[in-house]
Amino acid sequence: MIELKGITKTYGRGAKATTALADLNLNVRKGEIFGVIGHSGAGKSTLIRCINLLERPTEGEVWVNGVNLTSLSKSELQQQRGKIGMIFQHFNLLSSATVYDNVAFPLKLVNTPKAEIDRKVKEMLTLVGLEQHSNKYPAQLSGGQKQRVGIARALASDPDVLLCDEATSALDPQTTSSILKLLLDINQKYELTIVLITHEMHVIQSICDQVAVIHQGGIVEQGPVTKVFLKPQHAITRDFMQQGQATDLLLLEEEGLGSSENSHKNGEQSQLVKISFLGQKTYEAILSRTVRKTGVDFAILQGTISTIKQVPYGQLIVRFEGDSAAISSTTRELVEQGLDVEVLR
Ligand SMILES: Nc1ncnc2c1ncn2[C@@H]1O[C@H](COP(=O)(O)OP(=O)(O)OP(=O)(O)O)[C@@H](O)[C@H]1O
Repeated sequence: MIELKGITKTYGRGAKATTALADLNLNVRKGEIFGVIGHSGAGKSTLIRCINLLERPTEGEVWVNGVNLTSLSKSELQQQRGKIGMIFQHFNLLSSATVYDNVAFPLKLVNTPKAEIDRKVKEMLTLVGLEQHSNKYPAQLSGGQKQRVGIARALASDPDVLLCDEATSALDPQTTSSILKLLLDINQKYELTIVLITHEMHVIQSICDQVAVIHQGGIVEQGPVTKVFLKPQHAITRDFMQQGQATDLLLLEEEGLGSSENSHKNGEQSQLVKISFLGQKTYEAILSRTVRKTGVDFAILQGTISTIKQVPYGQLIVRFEGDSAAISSTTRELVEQGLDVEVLR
């Protein structure tokens, strides 16, 4: 659906040149919500703006829906851009136009008949829940309502792709959730492909199917959110995973809680493990059934139960204590029952 092939983007020339993206490749499939996460300056905005050629890559090709955008003439590109909607962190609404006229704007640009504009604008305003506000001006709306206008405007021309440039970064947590829910509903209702960029892991966790982690202009890790979330491989990804978590392993170590030293009584061993549960298994008594059988004790040092795009998951950091053979059979049994077990120490 969207393919970025060997994209490099360099701003400026000579000594002042900055390479924002370096030989970057990315594949987004039709109908998925694809999130790109990265710290400030990593290249996220440049990446998303390359998808509709608001930024033209210095090298490489951008393919959307089987069309090589980088090879098109200006007018051909204009036509293809009509199929790519975009929403922005600061909404980018026309302040002197009403909600109705903001949504009608892209349709007027391509000379859509008046009756068709009226039908479409009303449909879009109903979709985003703003049908009662069509005569208001942006200054009379809350941030969340402004973003809803942005979404209605972006969808008015029936795009195949919606690009979201930090679309919830200026919103409070409650409004963020309602906008994310709206994006998920739209994705499911219209099978719309969505690419979003963010620096917040919870945005990825709430609605994305796939995630790519960008760092210094390159993708350092990507895959299904469940996989990347539960088993992050790269240090930058792990950094993001710790956003919002009260305790991490380093803290546990500092407090001596993860240490095995204090539990070597009577020749017993201890082992620190991270256990991940996904889906229905999150709610099953697998851990307690297993340790009852193997006779191993455990202490929970850290735990999370949450959802990744409506799929439940759990992750525990646990210290097992007992006979070393019994500990080994505990971890083996947990893996056999479909849990992911990573031995930390
Ligand atoms: N128009 C520009 N001219 C020169 N350098 C630029 C320009 N736009 C971006 N850059 C540089 O390119 C790099 C990537 O910037 P980009 O805005 O894509 O990152 P980002 O991940 O979106 O950051 P942020 O989250 O802070 O917006 C940075 O080093 C930035 O300074």
